[in-house]
Amino acid sequence: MHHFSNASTTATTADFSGLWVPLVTPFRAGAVDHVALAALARRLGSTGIAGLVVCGSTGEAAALDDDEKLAVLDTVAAATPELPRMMGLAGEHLGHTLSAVRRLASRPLAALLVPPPSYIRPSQDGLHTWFAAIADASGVPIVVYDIPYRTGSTLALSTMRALAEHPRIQAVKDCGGDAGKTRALLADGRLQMLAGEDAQIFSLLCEGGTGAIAASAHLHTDRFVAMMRAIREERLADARGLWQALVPLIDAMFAEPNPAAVKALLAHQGDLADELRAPMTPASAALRTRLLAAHAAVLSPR
Ligand SMILES: O=C(O)C1=N[C@H](C(=O)O)C[C@H](O)C1
Repeated sequence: MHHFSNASTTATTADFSGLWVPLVTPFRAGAVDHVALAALARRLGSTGIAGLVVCGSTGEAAALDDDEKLAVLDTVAAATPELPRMMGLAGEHLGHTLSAVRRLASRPLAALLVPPPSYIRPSQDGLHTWFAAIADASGVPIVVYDIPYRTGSTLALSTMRALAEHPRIQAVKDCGGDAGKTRALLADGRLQMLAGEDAQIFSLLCEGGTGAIAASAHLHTDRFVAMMRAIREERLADARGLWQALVPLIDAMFAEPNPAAVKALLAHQGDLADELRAPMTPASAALRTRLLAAHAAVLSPR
């Protein structure tokens, strides 16, 4: 594994604390619905969130072509120019992925959200090379998207520690499923830890995590923001009350592949059409019933 001593790898440390919402990409009749996207970005932007993630897994980025991804980013930037944006950058071909980094250089971004390449399962050295090459090419910080159950690759703790030496690799969206690794990285302190599993937001923040990237926070966004603020201000009883009411909704949100549930609820409140791109499918009728009950229960708990 190489070490980063090169002058071209200097960078200032960004602050990723707070709630980031990974935007769904609305579709209508097969095309990106930019009107709904802009309205959704504006609504979320007024809730006290830290920023928006564009073209993450929730944004069905795998079903968008390169031009569509840039158009989605530009619509969000025009709708909420003051709000920080992180751009998802998934790929399997290093050359194409580096081209995408260069294409994005003209767009103001808070960070690139980068998972390991999917399907090919490289060695730890290979994973290190992947992130180092992207971080070297990028002008903005990198948030490592650690999600082995989607990518097929597990980033070892030693690899994460080596990546933390790169000045532009500054945070982790933690879906790693390894509490020991998470705690070791929290103790290490060089990488800001963001909860990437919505059900783990409360515990990660209490253990020293910085923030969260949470698809379920498309709904009841202000409650997520208030809960996270209460933890930060060490008002634990308040935080628990806000959190516990959200848990059944969060569980329902991931009962079928994301973002089906998010889109079903947003469609129910008129924000967008309930459309996903193949191979993703809309929520089942049974899940819709469960979602509506969980959504209503947050508003009027028993
Ligand atoms: O798009 C994201 O970023 C998120 N993706 C996760 C997933 O679908 O695996 C869920 C998380 O809430 C945000």
